[in-house]
Order: sequence, then structure tokens, then C-alpha cells
Amino acid sequence: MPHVAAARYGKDNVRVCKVHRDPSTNTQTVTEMTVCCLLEGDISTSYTRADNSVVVATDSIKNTIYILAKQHPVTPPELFASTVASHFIERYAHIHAAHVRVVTHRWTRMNIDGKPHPHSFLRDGEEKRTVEAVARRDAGISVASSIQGLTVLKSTGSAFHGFVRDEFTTLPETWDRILSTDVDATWKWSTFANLKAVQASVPKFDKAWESARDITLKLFAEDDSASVQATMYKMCEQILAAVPDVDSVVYSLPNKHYFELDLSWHKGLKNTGKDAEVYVPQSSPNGLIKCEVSRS
Ligand SMILES: O=c1[nH]c(=O)c2[nH]c(=O)[nH]c2[nH]1
Repeated sequence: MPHVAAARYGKDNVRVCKVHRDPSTNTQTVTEMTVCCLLEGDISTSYTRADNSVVVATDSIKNTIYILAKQHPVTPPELFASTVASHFIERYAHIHAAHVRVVTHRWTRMNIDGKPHPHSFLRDGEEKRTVEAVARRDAGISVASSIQGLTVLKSTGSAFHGFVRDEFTTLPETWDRILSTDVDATWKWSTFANLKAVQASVPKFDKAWESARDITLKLFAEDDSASVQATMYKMCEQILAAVPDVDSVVYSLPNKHYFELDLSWHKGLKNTGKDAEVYVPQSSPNGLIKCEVSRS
């Protein structure tokens, strides 16, 4: 007999913007998010027997996200994702797990005439701060925080040599190359017992994001990189050292190639090796290097 081996459903791409107004300073702050909320539980009859009595409509899931955004803080995103996830397992006895993903978009306060503007913001890049919270009945809340889409490039300080050379190899060894990637870094928190435990950790979440971002950028810039693999491992090690409540760190880094270009066909122009100035950015294919580093 076929059976439902796994199922979850909910609303994706729920766009929410919350304005916080501080009358004491006449300053406003904007938080814009895209939320996905998927539920699991005793719902298989909705698939096998058209039994909608077990279905919390995805429209109601969307409404709930807006109501919780009105009634509760939406920052840090770790707290809001956990608030939404806990709501669903507490409100509905037959829902056993809620998976909530919150993507926060950048709205950075404008500086006008050298002063932070009270209510105007700019999108200074497509980098996202992303959080995934999973609340499971009697198993606490697991939270993973991420930086995604942080695009970086260094024009020297990166090498790649000593790799396998055989009849499939054409790549020359290099001691100096352009290195570029879109950072996707995730740090996984030790499981929280409940929403109260997440609330107690609120001061740690922004600090961890800042540490992870600073470590990523500083190591990217300063490491005399032997490879993407070696540099990303150092990033993981340093984040584990900086954030004690994190169990493991995951990186996924595309290696966005910039190829040297031989222009010697034109009047003997020198444009390779130490003479390289004009490069050809490649859109595809790209390397993709991943790792997860845990505490031993
Ligand atoms: O840092 C790198 N790691 C690789 O595994 C690899 N493979 C490749 O072709 N170039 C690179 N660069």
C-alpha cells in the first residue's frame, strides 16, 4: 500500500514590512522580511482522503504571520522565526512541527549631510540575513542563522597549486589569482528548550551575526589563501571560537572564476602572469565548495 512518507505544507514568499517608531528620538526603523512557514503533523488524510478537517489553510498561515508581526518583535529574526514556529505547534494539537524561514532584506539608514536620517533608507546590496527555526513538539526549537549573497572579490592574495595533475588536467597552477565568491554562511545554535530560552538568548543573535560577518570579511581579505577550502575552514574555526552557543558552522562558496586573457596575438601585448590586467569574468561554470565544521 502506498502511504504518505513525508508531507509539509504552508505559505511561502509572505512579504512583511514593519515600521518601528521611536517618539523619544523621532526616529523610525524599517524591517522588511520574506517569510516561509511550513507545517507537519497528522495531516496525511488531507492527501489520502481529501480530509480538509486537518488543514489549517495556507491563507490562515499567512494571516497569522501578519498578526504575530504586529503583536511581537520582528527583530532579531531568530526571535520572530521562533515566535511564529512555536505559535503553530502550541495552537494546533495535531501539528507537530513548524518550519519557519525568515529572509531579512537590507534597508540601511541614509546618511544625509553627514547625519543619520530619521526615516530614509537605502538598499546597499543584495546580501540577506536569513534564519530557519524549526519548532518540534517536545523537542525544542532548532535555529540556524545565515548570511547569504554577500558578494566579495580580492584581486591578489589567493593561490591554487599542488592539486592532482593527470591526463584530465588543463588548469595551470597559480600563485596569484583573483578570488571571488557569494558568501553563504550558516551557524547552527544548540537546540533551545522552548521559546523562553530563545527569548533569553536575544542579546546573542545580533552579536553572532556581526562576528560571523566580520570574521568572514577579515579572513577573506587578509588570509594568504591556498584554496577556497583552506580559507573557509579558518572562517568556520573562528566563528566556533567566537560564538560558544553555536554547535556547527556551514559554508557554501561558489568559486567565481576570472580567467586571464592572452592578448599576445595583438602586437605582442603582455597580459598574463605578472602582466595580467584585463581578465574575463566567467558566469558559468563555477566551482562550488562546501563544508560543515562541528565542535569535536
Ligand atoms: O580554491 C580552489 N579549490 C578548488 O578545489 C579548485 N578547483 C579549481 O579548478 N580551482 C580551484 N580553486
